[in-house]
Amino acid sequence: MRTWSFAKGHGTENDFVIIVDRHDLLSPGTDDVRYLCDRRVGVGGDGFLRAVKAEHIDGWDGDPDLWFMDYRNADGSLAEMCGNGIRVFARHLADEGLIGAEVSIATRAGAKQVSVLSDGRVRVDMSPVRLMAESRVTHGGCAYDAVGVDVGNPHAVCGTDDLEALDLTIAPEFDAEVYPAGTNVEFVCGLGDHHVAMRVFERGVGETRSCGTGTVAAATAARAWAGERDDASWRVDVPGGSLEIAFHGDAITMTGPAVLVAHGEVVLPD
Ligand SMILES: N[C@H](CCC[C@H](N)C(=O)O)C(=O)O
Repeated sequence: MRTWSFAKGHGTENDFVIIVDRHDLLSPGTDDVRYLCDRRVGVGGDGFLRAVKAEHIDGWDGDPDLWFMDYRNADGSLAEMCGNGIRVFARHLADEGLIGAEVSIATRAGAKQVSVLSDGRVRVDMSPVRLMAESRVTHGGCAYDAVGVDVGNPHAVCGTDDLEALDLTIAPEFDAEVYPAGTNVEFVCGLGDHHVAMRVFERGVGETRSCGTGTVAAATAARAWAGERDDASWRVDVPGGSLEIAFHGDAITMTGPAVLVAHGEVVLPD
């Protein structure tokens, strides 16, 4: 058996198991991640965040002394970036005295500038974000025109006027030619001036209460649908809360809560 120290946290109720593995000694496998994220036999979470020094990450060619966010979905699959996760990741490292309030965090989508704010929120520069090909998504007998948004990880954003009617226990179907590695699918409806609501079916997880990269994708799509290019701040409501997405020139920041709820020891089967 192996015993690992962990923390548990969430950002707008998108929750994570966090392990600090500074010297890359733990080597969690897919089965380990699935076990840790299992809400009955393990700790429980939508995803797994491992903090390891970037020098240990093959292919990282940036500053080797940065903390690297090794993110895995609950099914054990890798993802390039996690918006709610990086806020919780930074909050935990700051609480542990391992980083300061302004820090660059390495991810599979590059280094991200993160500010741990004194009011408990965390701000992340999520750039670069780019529009991808449009495609069709089908779900519940309906077909949607989806805007593709690359936030480091892929998103297909669909417009709808009835979020509550969606049964997201059923996976939406997307165009595998546009998304050969799968995609997160967001359903977005307008609520007012620079204000949208969103539900999401996440790649590697299923429906979650929130998706940080998804809120960036949703605001980016809503801005494109509105034909806007000016700087502006958008509010994106998700079932687990709200996030602020601000467009300022080429920079796109996401600001929102990061809550640590538990620390402990977890025993993993061999
Ligand atoms: N499921 C996503 C990764 C987690 C994204 C989400 N939890 C976030 O906060 O951005 C993917 O496979 O691309």
